[in-house]
Amino acid sequence: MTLIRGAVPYGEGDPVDIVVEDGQIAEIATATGNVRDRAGDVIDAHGLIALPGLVDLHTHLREPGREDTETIETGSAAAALGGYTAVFAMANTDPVADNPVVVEHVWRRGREVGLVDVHPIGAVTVGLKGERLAELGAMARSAANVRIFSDDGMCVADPLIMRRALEYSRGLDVLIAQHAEDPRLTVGAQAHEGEAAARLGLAGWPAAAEESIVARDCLLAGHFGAQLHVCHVSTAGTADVLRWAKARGTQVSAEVTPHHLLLDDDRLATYDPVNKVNPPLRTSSDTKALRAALAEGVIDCVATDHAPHAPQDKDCEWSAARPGMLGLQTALSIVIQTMVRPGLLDWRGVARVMSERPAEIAGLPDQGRPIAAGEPANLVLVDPARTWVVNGAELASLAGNTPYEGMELPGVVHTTLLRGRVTAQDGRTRP
Ligand SMILES: NC(=O)N[C@@H](CC(=O)O)C(=O)O
Ligand SMILES: [Zn+2]
Ligand SMILES: [Zn+2]
Repeated sequence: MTLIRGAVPYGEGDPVDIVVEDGQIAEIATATGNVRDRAGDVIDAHGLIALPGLVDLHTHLREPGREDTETIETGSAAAALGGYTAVFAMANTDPVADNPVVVEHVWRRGREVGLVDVHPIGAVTVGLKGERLAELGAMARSAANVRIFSDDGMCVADPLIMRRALEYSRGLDVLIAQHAEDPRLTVGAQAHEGEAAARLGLAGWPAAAEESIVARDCLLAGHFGAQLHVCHVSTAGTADVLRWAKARGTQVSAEVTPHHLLLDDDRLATYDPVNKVNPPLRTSSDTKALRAALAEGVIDCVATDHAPHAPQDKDCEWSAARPGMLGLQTALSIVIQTMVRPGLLDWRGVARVMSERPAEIAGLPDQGRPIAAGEPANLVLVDPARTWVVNGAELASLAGNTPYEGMELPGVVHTTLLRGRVTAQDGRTRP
């Protein structure tokens, strides 16, 4: 048994005692102190907010193939320390997760590590090449029980392939997640096509390359009766397209990354490739529009797009650097900074966009559940009063490419529990 004493669920109302037994919430006692200490752990949670464990629909764990930058073990540690109890691992590994063997490896390794539920995402097309559909059914039926398919890193650009993928997904009851980037509009692109890139002489990645694919895919999903998920929405225009599509009943969901909520292309001036990411950092009016769209529900959730890279692939000249940023350990703090502090979301809203909606979108029955008796004890305890300073070298990831280096951020993850077991506490994992 574990007793969580004095936490405030969703930051609302009076502190409660949460009794955890056999992986579940056994009891919630409203008058704290009434539950007697029994055998087991007691977590002093006075001053802490309890939220359902966070769920990340978009993580790059780099195993197999780039275990020098992240492994399922180190990525799971970063996730648990960041308050996550489930993550979805993207398919752009080497070999690509486009078959049952690779997705089953990721699934099994995640279980062995045991810090967070690791759900592999399968590739939509063989080798992420965009030419032939991968064996979606075989991956869905494998032990890994793949629920989400994505060619992330690459766009499923061919409209006929995308149509077929959506049609199959409907039959298999799985979700296609699109990295929306028209490749013909982003040949050689290095940064958001706008004033900052023009001044610095960086080839532009226009907003239209994202928005045109999102509009197309919303139409395909609508016409063929399928469900679509849009990865890392980065522009105000994409939010407008989503608002329109949702208003006409399209089954579309969307995510925004913490970095697109906080950072903009003012950052390019240093030419520091830590700021290089795909889709690129946009303008400050985009970040404003994305925050509003997330608050409004037009964008459903926050996903990290945690993308570790080795120093030799990142600490080099801008054009040679790989795009991507770490995100798992900083996501909650960035959401507090960009959404909670300005009053755009309350803690209930944080639970919605970082846990409940992602769990619903992915169809996870045991994550993103209410904090109530009889529910699985997947929880995160957050200290809203404390701040911390980001130090890339101290993060659990093998890579250190955080764009938040040296920044003081609000909100500290105190404890993460996965099915009642403490996976992270006071900045350390508990395997
Ligand atoms: N986001 C990125 O900039 N990079 C991702 C790929 C992706 O999410 O498109 C990666 O795998 O490194
Ligand atoms: Zn992507
Ligand atoms: Zn990604």
